[in-house]
Amino acid sequence: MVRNDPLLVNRKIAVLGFRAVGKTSLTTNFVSGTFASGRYDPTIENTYHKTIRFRRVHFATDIIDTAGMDEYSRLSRNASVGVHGYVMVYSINSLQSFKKISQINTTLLNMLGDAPDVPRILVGSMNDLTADRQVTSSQGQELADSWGVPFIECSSKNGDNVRDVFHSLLKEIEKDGDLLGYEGEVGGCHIL
Ligand SMILES: Nc1nc2c(ncn2[C@@H]2O[C@H](COP(=O)(O)OP(=O)(O)OP(=O)(O)O)[C@@H](O)[C@H]2O)c(=O)[nH]1
Repeated sequence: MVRNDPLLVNRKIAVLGFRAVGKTSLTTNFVSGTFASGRYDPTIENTYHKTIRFRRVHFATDIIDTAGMDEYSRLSRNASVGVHGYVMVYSINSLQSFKKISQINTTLLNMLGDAPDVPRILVGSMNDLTADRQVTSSQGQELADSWGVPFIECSSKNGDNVRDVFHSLLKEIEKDGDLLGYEGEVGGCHIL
């Protein structure tokens, strides 16, 4: 008999980056499709939930939206224990945030005991602000290549590539397993 029950898998993702790079906006746009224009409340830490379906596999995902970091910050226990993958965010209109994400990546890898294979994605946020751009796409791509991770530019304001950020990270998380191998490509995924 062929079973058609969905396979439920829990995954935990943390969103890291310097202050005000759009971590909360990216997370809430993905989870609820909203964008609070002009509002900026520094985050302490929040957890969001979203189920993402790749055919028969349902990923019940916890997304930890962390406080803005610099190279001296420590990750909270919740943002470091049991995390399957990290969204590493800078904003394309802030060279400072781009430099900080490199340092935050080093801090993260040191904290995890030099685990260069921890699943990550590098994200250049706010790509609707092209007139204020301070970091080129090539610079972002080069940094991601040096880490060996995917790179995406997105905008939480207009929704560009927001889903792709989380789908690509899930794909990274699963790339050495066989969950998605027989379930198909990221293109076949649905948000519940
Ligand atoms: N134009 C534009 N503005 C954005 C975008 N994403 C976020 N913002 C704005 O940038 C500011 C900071 O966004 P947040 O999402 O609060 O940034 P954060 O990284 O969570 O901030 P911290 O919690 O302090 O680290 C807010 O005023 C947002 O409205 C975007 O894609 N485009």
